[in-house]
Amino acid sequence: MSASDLDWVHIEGLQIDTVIGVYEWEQQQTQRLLIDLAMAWDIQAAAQKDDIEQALDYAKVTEAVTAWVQQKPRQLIETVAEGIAQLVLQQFGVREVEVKVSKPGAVPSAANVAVSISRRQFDSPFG
Ligand SMILES: Nc1nc2c(c(=O)[nH]1)N=C([C@H](O)[C@@H](O)CO)CN2
Repeated sequence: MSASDLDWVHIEGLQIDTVIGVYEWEQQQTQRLLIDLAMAWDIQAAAQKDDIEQALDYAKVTEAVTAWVQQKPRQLIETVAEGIAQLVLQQFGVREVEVKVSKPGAVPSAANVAVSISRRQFDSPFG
């Protein structure tokens, strides 16, 4: 299947409150992150059988991503984006994932700041 043939399952605007930031004061409180995910998944079997077991269950992905993000304090939204991508690829067998992590409160003069990444099975952050 080529990239243009892929189906996608989306989770958009997922709100997660967690300890995130490089400054000391940011390690003393939670801040809100917004997560957007697009996950490549062939939806035909699920659609034909109308069967959740064949589907990529976005509720289960949401639960796992939220638990991972809140597991411990982190400094960079880059770390959060990479961790979510690897979780989705490895735990759910997704072949390709796009992750955007927004930290809308971080820069008062900006509407939003974010990082976005695209990862596939067998991509590694360590090369
Ligand atoms: N590329 C990044 N730049 C910055 C980050 C980050 O996570 N990635 N974080 C900060 C601070 O934590 C900031 O959010 C505090 O307002 C600064 N730059």
